[in-house]
Amino acid sequence: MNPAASGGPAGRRPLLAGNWKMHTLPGEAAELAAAVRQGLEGQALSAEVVLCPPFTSLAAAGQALAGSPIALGAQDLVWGEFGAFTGAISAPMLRELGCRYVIVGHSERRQLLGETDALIQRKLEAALAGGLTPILCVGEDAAQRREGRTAAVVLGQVAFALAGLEPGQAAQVVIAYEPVWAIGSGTPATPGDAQAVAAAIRQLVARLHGPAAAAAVRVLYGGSVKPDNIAGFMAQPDVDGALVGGASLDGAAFARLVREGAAARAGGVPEGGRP
Ligand SMILES: O=C[C@H](O)COP(=O)(O)O
Repeated sequence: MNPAASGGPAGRRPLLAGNWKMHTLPGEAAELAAAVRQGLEGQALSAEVVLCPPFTSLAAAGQALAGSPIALGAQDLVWGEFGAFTGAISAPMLRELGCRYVIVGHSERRQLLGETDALIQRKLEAALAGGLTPILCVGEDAAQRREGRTAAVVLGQVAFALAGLEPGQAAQVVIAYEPVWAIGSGTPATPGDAQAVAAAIRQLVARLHGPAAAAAVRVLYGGSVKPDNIAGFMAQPDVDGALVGGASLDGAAFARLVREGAAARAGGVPEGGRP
């Protein structure tokens, strides 16, 4: 890949993350991680690549990624370190397994498990305090979109989560705009719509935490991203990457998505040509 691609707009490094959701047993996770690794072997990765297996597969995936530039992320955490908190997993536990990232506030947890903005704010702050980079998920559902409330919903979620942070902390947060209606539906947002929301998020970060934080914060798009459509999103100036669900469960396809995405960001074709 073109080393010139290592910095996106304003020097932001693109980020392509795979959210495996509730998929893979440890053996399958090791195979999938190894397949992604193999698909990116020999490439100078201009984009940061993160794989987020379920908790029970983190160790196996981490072993398969050892020594590679591909990072490990978790799908959730709670605040605190150790203590009486049945079923919970904390930042130190994740760091010990090699995690550098953690997803916070995914819409499936908001909708299926009733996670609130207040809960998500606590998790976000716990991730930062615990040395993990949070990937904060926000997005409107189909009804909210129909009612013309996309900006209000998304910006409200971002504002709630970031309000209490210092500017330096806000700059570290990765924000994934994931319209709920686009997740797993095969119908992504258009790159233009993703850009409009990403730009509005960046403007909000500027209002809340100043221009330096806004220039640094990475905004991803998520929702039915595939190898064949990633380029359109990565070509948008305020979209710094993608959070990928279904297409991250095929190692070769996800590696191709990473190559296509990074190349689109750099304005060229993937190193090694198109498959
Ligand atoms: O976290 C990932 C998103 O929920 C997107 O999932 P998807 O790529 O299967 O639509």
